[in-house]
Amino acid sequence: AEKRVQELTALLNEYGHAYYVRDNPLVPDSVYDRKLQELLAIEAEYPDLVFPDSPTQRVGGEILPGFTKVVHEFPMLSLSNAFNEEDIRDFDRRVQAGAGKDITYICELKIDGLAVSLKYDNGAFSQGATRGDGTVGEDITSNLKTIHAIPLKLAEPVTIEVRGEAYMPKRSFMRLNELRDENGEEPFANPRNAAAGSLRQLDPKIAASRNLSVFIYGVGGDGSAYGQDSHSDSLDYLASLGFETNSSSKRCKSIEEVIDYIESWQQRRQDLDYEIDGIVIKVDGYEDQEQLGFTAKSPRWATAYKFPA
Ligand SMILES: COc1nc2nc(N)nc(N)c2nc1C
Repeated sequence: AEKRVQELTALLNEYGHAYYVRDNPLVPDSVYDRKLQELLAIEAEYPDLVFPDSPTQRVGGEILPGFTKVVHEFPMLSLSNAFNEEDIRDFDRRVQAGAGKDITYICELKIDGLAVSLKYDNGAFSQGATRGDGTVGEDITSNLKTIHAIPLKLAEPVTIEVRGEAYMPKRSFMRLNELRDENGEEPFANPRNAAAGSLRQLDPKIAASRNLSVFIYGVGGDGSAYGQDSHSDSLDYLASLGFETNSSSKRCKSIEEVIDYIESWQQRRQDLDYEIDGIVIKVDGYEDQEQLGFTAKSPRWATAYKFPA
């Protein structure tokens, strides 16, 4: 039975990733469902054959009585904002004053979703939480387990905490609101509210039905603790562990390049399958980040340019 469990787990994880994360099904739904039912039956008969990365966890477990609190070991900070080109140039001047002239920036799309923190112990997903007030969030592990873009087991058995943005793709948002309209329910105002509303449900089967996804954008705490010396290297490392990172992130050698990147995405963002509300600009090198440090609530080495509403 254990051999069959491992075969089914490998197959279903591969099918699930292709279908839910790459939007590129390898087999018809009926094949996926039949194999999932077979695995569920074996797990019901042999409970000690339920492993941390079993695809049956994507279905959603028991309804929770409430959410427990999680104190973030590394506070989930907020970003300072920039609203126009002058603000961006001011940011660049402050960065150069604090860390010198040869700075490399990295620009990332700012996903309009819900910030989450994910903990892994020896490679197994162990806890997921909302940002909350930055210090204390809510444990939404059972809801996050239903998100196929969140690996249940990493490619390496590392103990790590990562940060990212959970979101609802635009197509899923449209479909969900059509469904709610048919059922005479209030539509969600935007994908961000829909994602937040889905992850605040006590019944994980609801989150499982909402086709949520996630982009991971950093390591909690000291990013250099895993051997990288820049944020862009960390993103490559996180992708190698099995996390979904955003392919549009770009290193920029000057603030001019940053401004070009922002202008290009101002136009192109409606072509994306998810909503973004701005661009995050970060100093890439960890030594430069170290030199710049933090204010009480935000890194001095990052800022968020917000698109005009
Ligand atoms: C370094 O801190 C951060 N980095 C971020 N990066 C991206 N891409 N998106 C965010 N929302 C974000 N938020 C914070 C607090």
